[in-house]
Amino acid sequence: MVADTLRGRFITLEGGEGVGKSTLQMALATRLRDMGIEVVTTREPGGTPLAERIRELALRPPEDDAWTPMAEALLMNAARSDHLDKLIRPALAKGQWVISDRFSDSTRVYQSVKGGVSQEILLQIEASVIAETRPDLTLVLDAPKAATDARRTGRGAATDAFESRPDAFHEAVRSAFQALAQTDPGRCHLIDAGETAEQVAEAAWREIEPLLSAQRASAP
Ligand SMILES: Nc1ncnc2c1ncn2[C@@H]1O[C@H](COP(=O)(O)OP(=O)(O)O)[C@@H](O)[C@H]1O
Ligand SMILES: Cc1cn([C@H]2C[C@H](O)[C@@H](COP(=O)(O)OP(=O)(O)O)O2)c(=O)[nH]c1=O
Repeated sequence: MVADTLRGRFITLEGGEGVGKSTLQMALATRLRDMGIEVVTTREPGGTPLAERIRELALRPPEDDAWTPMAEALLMNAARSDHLDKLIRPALAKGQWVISDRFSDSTRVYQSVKGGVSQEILLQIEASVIAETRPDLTLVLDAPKAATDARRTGRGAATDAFESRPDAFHEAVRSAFQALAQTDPGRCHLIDAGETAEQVAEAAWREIEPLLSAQRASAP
């Protein structure tokens, strides 16, 4: 295991579709880089060439077919295993900071909201795949669906099999993320994503600052 003094920090951004994760990721990476910190930005599912291929398979099944819930949970975790081994762990070991747009909490939330696989099984798979590589900090972006709807429309991105689901699904996802943040308050912090992008970035930065001082304090 890499000594903590040498290890970079691992931050994950979570929340529903269009809530502002990628926007926040860019803002945080810029601010950290301005301080001279090396930052790797990545996303899930994806982040490595093979995991990006799994992303395509998982998010865009043929219109007349769908993954079983278990197959979907395993696909997300197969992609994550590759991502951890080839990108996240090597970067952290080099002292780089990693900011990932989604990580294992998305599987806990989406694959359990969609049903078909118990939370217990999901947690067992998660433990095997991520092992000791748990995020130092998870920012859960939270906003009412009406706000993110307007953003999704504004973005004009192609919808995928997940985004085209009904409102009740998105509300269930939001509630599940809120519950998750409550159960792990040491790692997860809920951020009001209904504010302006600048305000969201400021609120996120306040959660990141303790990680900076921890790094300074542990530097030789
Ligand atoms: N705080 C914000 N206020 C208003 N619009 C935002 C905010 N954050 C992001 N956006 C816009 O909303 C859209 C979705 O944001 P994005 O960062 O891509 O979300 P996600 O990565 O969570 O899907 C983009 O058009 C982005 O410019
Ligand atoms: C990482 C991950 C994502 N997903 C889903 C959530 C999203 O609907 C979809 C694509 O993620 P993403 O492209 O990050 O969505 P957005 O940018 O619109 O927020 O993948 C899972 O179901 N399980 C997972 O483990």
